[in-house]
Amino acid sequence: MTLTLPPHLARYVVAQGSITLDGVSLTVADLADDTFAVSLIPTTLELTTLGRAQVGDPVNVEVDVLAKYVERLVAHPAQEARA
Ligand SMILES: Cc1nc2c(=O)[nH]c(=O)nc-2n(C[C@H](O)[C@H](O)[C@H](O)CO)c1C
Repeated sequence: MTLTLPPHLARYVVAQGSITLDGVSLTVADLADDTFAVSLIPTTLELTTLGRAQVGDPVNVEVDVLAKYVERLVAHPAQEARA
């Protein structure tokens, strides 16, 4: 399944990283400039709404929280703890 990658989320998505679509935890199988792909196994197709998704349907995308932790750590390097 190939989806459009929202530009504001692009920096959080990496090949073989984690992504959640409509609440389903998945692995990014392929990544291009403005698209990404996931491979859906039969169990996922059977047990989740992704098995009934049609071309053009909107999908809720949640990026890996680890990517956001890294972004925050880089933006705010170690500081002394304040009481
Ligand atoms: C990490 C992960 N990656 C994938 C994937 O890339 N493709 C896929 O079809 N299923 C994956 N799964 C398992 C799904 O999260 C799981 O099948 C559904 O949540 C249903 O339980 C998981 C857990």
